[in-house]
Amino acid sequence: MRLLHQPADSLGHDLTYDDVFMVPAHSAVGSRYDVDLATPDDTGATIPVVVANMTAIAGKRMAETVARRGGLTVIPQDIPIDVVREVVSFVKARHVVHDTPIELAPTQTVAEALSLIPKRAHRAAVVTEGGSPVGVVAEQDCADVDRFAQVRDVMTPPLVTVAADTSPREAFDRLDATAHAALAVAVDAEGRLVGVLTRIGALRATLYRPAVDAAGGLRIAAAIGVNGDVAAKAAALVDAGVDCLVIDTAHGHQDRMLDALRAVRALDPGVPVVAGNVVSRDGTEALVQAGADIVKVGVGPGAMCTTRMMTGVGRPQFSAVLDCAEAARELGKHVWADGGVRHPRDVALALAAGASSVMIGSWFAGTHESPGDLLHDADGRAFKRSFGMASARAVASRTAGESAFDRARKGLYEEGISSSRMYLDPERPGVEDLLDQICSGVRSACTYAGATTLAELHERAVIGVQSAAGFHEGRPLSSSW
Ligand SMILES: NC(=O)C1=CN([C@@H]2O[C@H](COP(=O)(O)OP(=O)(O)OC[C@H]3O[C@@H](n4cnc5c(N)ncnc54)[C@H](OP(=O)(O)O)[C@@H]3O)[C@@H](O)[C@H]2O)C=CC1
Ligand SMILES: Nc1nc2c(ncn2[C@@H]2O[C@H](COP(=O)(O)O)[C@@H](O)[C@H]2O)c(=O)[nH]1
Ligand SMILES: [K+]
Repeated sequence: MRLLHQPADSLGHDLTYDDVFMVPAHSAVGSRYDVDLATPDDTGATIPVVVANMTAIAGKRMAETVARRGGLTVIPQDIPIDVVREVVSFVKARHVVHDTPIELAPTQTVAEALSLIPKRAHRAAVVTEGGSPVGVVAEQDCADVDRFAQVRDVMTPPLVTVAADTSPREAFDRLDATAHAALAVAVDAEGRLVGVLTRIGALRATLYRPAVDAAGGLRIAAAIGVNGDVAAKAAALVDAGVDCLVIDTAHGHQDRMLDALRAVRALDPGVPVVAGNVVSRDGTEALVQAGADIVKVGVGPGAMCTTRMMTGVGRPQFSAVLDCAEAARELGKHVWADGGVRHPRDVALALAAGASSVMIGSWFAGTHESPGDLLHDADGRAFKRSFGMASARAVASRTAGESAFDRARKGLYEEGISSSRMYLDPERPGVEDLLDQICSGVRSACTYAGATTLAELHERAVIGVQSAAGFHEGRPLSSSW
């Protein structure tokens, strides 16, 4: 990466995503589909997106959906190991093409259907009998119906049924040719339900490559903190089948982290080890020397994060990523840019700065796939509740097993928001809609830079510094001046 007018260290101040822009360069890349978005960091991800280890965001549904499109989800450190074990087996048992539907028995009620359907962006459930699909219930089928009616009375027969190995292109064409068919129901040779595919799901299956392990199961990561028996927790996670370990604490450049990292490295875990968070070259080098394959970069940019307001500590994220990525690269390692991402452009700029992947939390909270229940405000707008991992709410739950005195002591150090409303974008209510937007933006950014890979994007990117007016100029206008 090169700065347009000056060397990076002559700027005199640090920059964040809004401060910078990328200059288009001569390109020999004929199509945005010629760009390969696979990360170079050995995590097996085929798109540079990682879902942050936040309880309000990263659960099993998020993990399967994002891995099916090539990204990675990090299960938070606060989840008990037996639950993580279940989540990992669930995700690894998912179909890599077909989505996991809500399954209902014919005698379940409309009320149950309506409470479960919002868990799916495709807004429908499949009714099965003895494992075989007998109907589909969409939300509109439940309008003006008694809440205690049974779903067999409101369901419609599946309009498109396909064999599980039908090509996504064929499923797309069959859906396209069938009026009112919202989804194709996929069945195995015995006619049992395997999964569902919407029109857009079939299209996506042709564009993305799932992130899969050697056995063909979807990949998943999990986090641990720096307290307690870190090596034992890491060993238990590896034994549970996680594909990547994340050691995560607010201040990663501290002895407790370095000890934790050395202990995990000594296990020879056989999966990439990520550690953070830091924002300096020194911090990056220390973590790499202690055994990190990937360093997580970002202090204070997170949407739920109050660290900078509480402490004055942090660093504008673009400069933090640029500096740490360079330090990691010199040692043959990588960084993830963690936090502060609100637009596809931020992802493109983090990758241009040298990150191998970008970690996103709050932006994904407002989707059907985040674990929280779908709520509506007084105007009927759908939202989910989110909270930071250092918020009073998260600290109270993390320390539930400790003495009242210790809990009270820890409760004083609040560095995150306990309750925030994250609204669903009516145009893009599912995390896959956001992934489409991000991947389209990054593919396009690569062709503007003349790059076919993320490594080339970093090599070729020319970055300029802009004024607030420059950033403002780039925003679209939703109504007239
Ligand atoms: N990226 C970011 O900007 C930030 C992210 N977070 C996220 O919040 C979650 C919880 O992290 P964390 O608060 O580290 O909790 P942890 O449960 O990981 O504990 C952190 C440990 O480090 C010690 N410590 C020393 N200095 C600090 C410090 N300045 N801040 C925090 N702990 C410190 C704490 O001891 P003692 O309590 O006795 O001081 C504690 O033992 C993580 O997911 C983390 O990523 C939190 C803040 C910033
Ligand atoms: N200081 C705090 N940082 C937090 C907290 N919870 C999460 N985080 C960090 O934010 C990113 C995600 O950023 P986002 O802008 O995409 O939401 C996450 O990975 C953590 O590093 C918190 O309570 N305090
Ligand atoms: K912030």
